Amino acid sequence: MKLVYLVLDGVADKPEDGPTSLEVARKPALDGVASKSACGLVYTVGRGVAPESDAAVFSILGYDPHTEYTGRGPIEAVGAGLEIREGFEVAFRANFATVDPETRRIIDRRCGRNLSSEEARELARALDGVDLGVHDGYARVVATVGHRAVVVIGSRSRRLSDNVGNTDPAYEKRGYVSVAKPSFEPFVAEARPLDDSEEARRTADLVNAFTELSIRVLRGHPVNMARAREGKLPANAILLRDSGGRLPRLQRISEKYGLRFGAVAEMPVEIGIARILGMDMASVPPPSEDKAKDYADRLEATLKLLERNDVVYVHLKGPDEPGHDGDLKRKVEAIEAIDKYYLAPLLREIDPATTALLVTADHATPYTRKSHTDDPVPLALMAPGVTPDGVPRFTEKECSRGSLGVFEHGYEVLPRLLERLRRVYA
Ligand SMILES: O=C(O)[C@H](O)COP(=O)(O)O
Repeated sequence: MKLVYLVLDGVADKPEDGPTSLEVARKPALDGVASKSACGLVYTVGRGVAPESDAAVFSILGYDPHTEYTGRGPIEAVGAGLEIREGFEVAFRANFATVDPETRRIIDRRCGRNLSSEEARELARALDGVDLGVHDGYARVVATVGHRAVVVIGSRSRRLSDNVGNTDPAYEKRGYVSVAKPSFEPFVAEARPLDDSEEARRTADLVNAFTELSIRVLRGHPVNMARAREGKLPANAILLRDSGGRLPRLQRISEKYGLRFGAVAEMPVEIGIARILGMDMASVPPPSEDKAKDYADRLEATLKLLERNDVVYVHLKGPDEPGHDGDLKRKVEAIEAIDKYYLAPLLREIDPATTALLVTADHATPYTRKSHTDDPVPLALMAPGVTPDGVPRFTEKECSRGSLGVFEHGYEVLPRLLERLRRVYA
């Protein structure tokens, strides 16, 4: 048996808000798959949780993030090739952002979404290795894709704790599974210790020292001077979220299912997940403006991985960003590009008699809400021996009528469907 597990990042919307991107998009390949599939809906982490991609992806791969998880920070760190010194370092997911340096009001959490990875790398260099002036502390700063970065807060001699709150007000740290807030006060938050320990207090001090220092250093940086001349927002602050002090100790995915797993990963968080789960990973360059080339690369990587693996997990970032930006037109275009340049050619290449296809999302990013929500996402399984439900289109509403019903948790999906496929292929 072979399976391509295609995940469209944030593709789902909120049907009660009006037409969804999946309803508006012209996507013959995706709709064709739905019409030949058993369909359903999934709450990827659970009802009431508007998850970030990290916890959601672990969940839809079969790992309950509420049982063994250590937060997004360490995942992003491993995705960026960083190791954490357990007990003395805490990793965070970071955003270069635009703030008013006096009031700390956040003008844009992603500095206009036009910070290039090269610009971000230069800015990160100005802060990487910086001494924080208290608790023998320092920061390591590594830029990843666009405005995204990893910050590791460390102390040379004192123990730290990852039980500290975010400085990014858009997300709330709830244990290690962070949730997107539906609305928030747009000010850089002060990091707070989340327990009474000396370690947590010390770590919060270091995080707050880093916030101060980064605003001071980035303010007059030549990259920001050049951006100002081009009429762009400065990247003059770094927002931190999702602290974690070690990697989660998880069973490798091949052992969990007795199958070989490959992954096509574009972004550091998915690269990190693929590494932690021991997947055979093809890391492709981050998304660019050239969708035809991007998806041809991803297709080639998928087909190569399929030759030597049983399951290939393919995570495509496309629809998520326009969802965050509240841009229906671009979200629709992102779906249409995946349909045309990735899915249609994939369907021409794979043999439906031997290769199944499972399509879903890691979470909803409704363009009407500009953030992740807890809405369930559609799911379609096309495989020999699986009777199609006759669902005409891959949309939230149509898939809700499917025979797979509603999965209350993403981590139920793979065990159940792989078992079903095993019976078919036995
Ligand atoms: O694009 C990303 O990295 C995340 O999915 C969303 O994070 P953001 O809210 O910081 O953009």
